[in-house]
Amino acid sequence: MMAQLIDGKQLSDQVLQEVASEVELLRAEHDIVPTLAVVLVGEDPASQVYVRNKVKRAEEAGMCSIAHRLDAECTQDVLNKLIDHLNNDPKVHGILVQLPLPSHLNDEEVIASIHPAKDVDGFHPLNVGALASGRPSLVPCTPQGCMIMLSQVHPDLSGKNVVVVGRSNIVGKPMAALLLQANCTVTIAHSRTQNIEALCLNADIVVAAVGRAEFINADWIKPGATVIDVGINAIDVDGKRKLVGDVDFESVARIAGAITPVPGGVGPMTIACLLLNTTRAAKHQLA
Ligand SMILES: Nc1nc(=O)c2c([nH]1)NC[C@@H]1CN(c3ccc(C(=O)N[C@@H](CCC(=O)O)C(=O)O)cc3)C=[N+]21
Ligand SMILES: [Mg+2]
Repeated sequence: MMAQLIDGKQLSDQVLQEVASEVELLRAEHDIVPTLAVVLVGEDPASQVYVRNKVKRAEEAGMCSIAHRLDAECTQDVLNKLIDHLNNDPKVHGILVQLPLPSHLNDEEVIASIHPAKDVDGFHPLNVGALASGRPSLVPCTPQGCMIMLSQVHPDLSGKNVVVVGRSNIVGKPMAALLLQANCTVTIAHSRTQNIEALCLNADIVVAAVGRAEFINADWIKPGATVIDVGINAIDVDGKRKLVGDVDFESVARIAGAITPVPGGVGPMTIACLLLNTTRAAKHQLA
């Protein structure tokens, strides 16, 4: 028996269709086009792919996406001025600063300088606090996409034992907050966790967000469990670049009840949720 595949490409198409009809409404009734500003500092090739995909999907949904490219050596002051300008531009509804920034720039300071109402990543302290205290507003895109994927398999998540592997601010922590909000029993596991394998083996759902290629294998997974793979790792196979997740798909798909693939899983859902957030932000900014 092979696990059910949770198809992120197909599901993201569905989400984007809903986004497209919201966009059409905003255009017809309010004469606005939801607009996302993406700020890219430097030339990271993985980021370029992400930016290209975002622009393409935004166009498909009838939205506007504008990339602002700064060179890798730009000063904090130059970046602050750009964000200031975007914060005050009424035509811009969402701002995303691609992370991580070059090491001489301060990620935290930059995130805090984005207007919370335009913070479509949901990383601003105000939006983080809102989620943590159970009043989610703009919610981080990757965890939001994971929740949509989970709802396909588990219409009711109440009481499920979930292990989130990874404690980053962009995935692990907000993921745990959303699962708690959905009445799951949540464990966050990380590099210092003891008996991590046994913990996962007890879980109805495992969310893998550690950034280590094929880290989680079939020995960690309870038969029939749902596995969400957030990892996108480029590895070298016979001299060719290949994308793999944090989960050893090959072995885990034989044990799990449902699993997300890489590529074509969480990645496309992240982009769909980014455009969903941008459209929501535009709606909230209506005068
Ligand atoms: N402020 C900020 N917000 C982010 O959300 C953010 C970021 N910075 N920095 C970089 C990471 C990475 N990330 C991806 C999202 C989708 C795919 C994606 O769609 N991947 C495709 C494959 C892409 C390929 O072929 O290389 C897939 O998984 O099927 C990848 C990577 C968002 N990030
Ligand atoms: Mg970690």
